[in-house]
Amino acid sequence: MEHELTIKGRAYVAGIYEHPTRHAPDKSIAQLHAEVARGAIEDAGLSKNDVDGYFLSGDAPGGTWPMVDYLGLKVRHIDSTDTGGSSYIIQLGHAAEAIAAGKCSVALITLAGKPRTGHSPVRSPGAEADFEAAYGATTHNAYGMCAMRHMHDYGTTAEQLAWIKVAASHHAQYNPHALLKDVVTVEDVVNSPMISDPLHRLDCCVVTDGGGALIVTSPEIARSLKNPLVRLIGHGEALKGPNGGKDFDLTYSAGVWSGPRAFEEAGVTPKDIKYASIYDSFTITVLMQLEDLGFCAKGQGGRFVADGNLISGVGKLPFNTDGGGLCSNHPVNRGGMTKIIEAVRQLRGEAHPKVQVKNCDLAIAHGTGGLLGVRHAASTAILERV
Ligand SMILES: CC(=O)CC(=O)SCCNC(=O)CCNC(=O)[C@H](O)C(C)(C)COP(=O)(O)OP(=O)(O)OC[C@H]1O[C@@H](n2cnc3c(N)ncnc32)[C@H](O)[C@@H]1OP(=O)(O)O
Repeated sequence: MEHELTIKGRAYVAGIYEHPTRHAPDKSIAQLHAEVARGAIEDAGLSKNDVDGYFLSGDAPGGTWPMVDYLGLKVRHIDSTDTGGSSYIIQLGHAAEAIAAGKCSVALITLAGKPRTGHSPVRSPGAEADFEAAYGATTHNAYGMCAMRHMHDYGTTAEQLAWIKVAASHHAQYNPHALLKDVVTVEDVVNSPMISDPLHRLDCCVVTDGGGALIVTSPEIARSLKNPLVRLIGHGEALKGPNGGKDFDLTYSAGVWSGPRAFEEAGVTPKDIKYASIYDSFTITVLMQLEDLGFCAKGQGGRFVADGNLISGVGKLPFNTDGGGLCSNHPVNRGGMTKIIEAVRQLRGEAHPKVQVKNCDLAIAHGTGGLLGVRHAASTAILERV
């Protein structure tokens, strides 16, 4: 595929910041946005006045313009794309495109939410939301259906899914900010209360307050700053819908399209990837996306994730070394932000020493938003240490 307007190497992630809080009853969502913005700008070694592009998903009071005012930014480009869990991986690509097209040169991207102590519903946005609200969170049910179908079609087991939480918990024990720090076993997962058959409580992500932010900038500006150089070399986004009722195959996600596009643009394959940040709203989310991205064949995800294959230093594909959404942090249903942050930490060599991948020069950050298998958007980013 020819990419006339490639973003390959045209944007660098120069600043990252993850809010340490998981419980912020006394802060507003706007305040959390401001705190993570300050953190990422400082990490980059820039000042607020350098920011000329602002990217935000649907998680701020009043939307993007009021946040521009609240943060005191003077920007010439904004983007408010909201696709749930994949929003911030899509935003990373959009920031790179805007920088490549000269629409801005220093993009600030912020995420903040308070689903734990405030009002940020844990369910997908969409036309059905008002009808579902009366029953509480229904997101779990859609993911449960995907897991059930995967088990039916491919023989995937609850124990195999559990290995994904086990791996995340191994990593979370080293993260001082993780909500859950206890290492769990396969038995712990499969014996935890059933939430949406076949998903147990421990197959689910945590509910936390918090946020994160990125500074994305041009190669020239990134090279003038102090941080190790990390650049975006491939990006893909794709949508999957029920297609007028004709496509209800729940066993694959739009990652089957976003992944190959990103790999092709980057000129690398799944075998080259040293570290993977994979969106982990539920264990089944990880398993299906690993298949869709080509880390293993469709239907083989259960075997691939078993026996610690996702644990750093143990298996072949270290994933979510911060503990991910399954154990550490899942502020609002837009966890793609923390996926990018941990991938950049790995590429900079700044992950916790117990989970840092040796010679980590190529990483993937991938997410889906909406209802996995049903109606959702996927996005894939391939990042490289220069
Ligand atoms: C929509 C998109 O675009 C994509 C998405 O992001 S979809 C994902 C959106 N997010 C979610 O759906 C959130 C999923 N998680 C949950 O809803 C809840 O955590 C849950 C239903 C799994 C558990 O809630 P609960 O049963 O009310 O548990 P709660 O009363 O809070 O805690 C009870 C115990 O379980 C533990 N616990 C809670 N959630 C846990 C989890 N996810 N994993 C492990 N342990 C958990 C608590 O620490 C607590 O332990 P102790 O008794 O030792 O203190």
